[in-house]
Amino acid sequence: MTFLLNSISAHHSGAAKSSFALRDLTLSIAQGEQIALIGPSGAGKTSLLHTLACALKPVQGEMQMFGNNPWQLDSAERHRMRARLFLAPQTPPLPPRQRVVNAVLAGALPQWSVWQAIRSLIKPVAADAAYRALMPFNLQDKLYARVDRLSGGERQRCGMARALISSAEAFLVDEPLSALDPTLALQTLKVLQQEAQQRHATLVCSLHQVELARANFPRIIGLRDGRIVFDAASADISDAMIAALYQNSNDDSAGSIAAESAAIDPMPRC
Ligand SMILES: Nc1ncnc2c1ncn2[C@@H]1O[C@H](COP(=O)(O)OP(=O)(O)OP(=O)(O)O)[C@@H](O)[C@H]1O
Repeated sequence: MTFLLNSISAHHSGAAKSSFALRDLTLSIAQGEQIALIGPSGAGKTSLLHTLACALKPVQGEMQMFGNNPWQLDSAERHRMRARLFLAPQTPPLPPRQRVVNAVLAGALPQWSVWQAIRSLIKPVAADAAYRALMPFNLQDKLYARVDRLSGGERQRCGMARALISSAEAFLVDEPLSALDPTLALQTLKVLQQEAQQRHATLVCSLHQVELARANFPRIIGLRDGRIVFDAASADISDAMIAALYQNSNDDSAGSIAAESAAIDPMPRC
């Protein structure tokens, strides 16, 4: 089992104590599972990914990751646990003047000694590995390009190449396809999914492309207002469930708009 959450509630440090980003959330995720998180903006998808990445500490509930409660470990042990996880934030934290090669190699930092990391900044120690990680995303020609010369979509795929170079046992990926066209989005998702499958890593991925999630993930968790609305096999999720998930309480038509836009989603089902 990768993750076990039991009645977890969490709020962000800047938020009011009564304003929970996650409320009473219970779920278990087996090693190697591939799960899509969907739900409207502000539903708590990022907060859940950050909780799983030990970046957001729950204020209530129990959690176990790889058999341990990360918040009962000392900070060195928790650091080692974090090295088993790869969190890809919505906007990849790529320093603008950095070369792509160094940005990608940063994915391997948790495995490296401090000396190796410093040496790599002067002359990349594993440029060939960075090249190989960029290849599935067709970005190998950008190996020595500066990050701020990449397009938004290229930057996003460069962030995904980091995942490939890491030795993570779980990929926690926040809207990795938001800057990609439909064809590239599907290709990028496939690369991530194949990599996760090959190394039997867990993949939890938040997505706004609902039809892409339904077509490509065996299990979907629908979040809204910090709660799980459904957690089901994608085959068991109906259009009505999707419409209800995205229903805007200020506008009764919003649910049908969500259902209609799902129906005309140009993304091909696999
Ligand atoms: N750093 C923060 N400080 C305070 N509140 C926050 C912070 N980050 C998120 N929140 C709040 O937590 C709730 C959940 O936000 P979260 O980012 O997890 O949602 P999301 O489903 O990922 O949204 P989106 O699809 O728009 O990215 C929201 O009400 C949001 O305003």
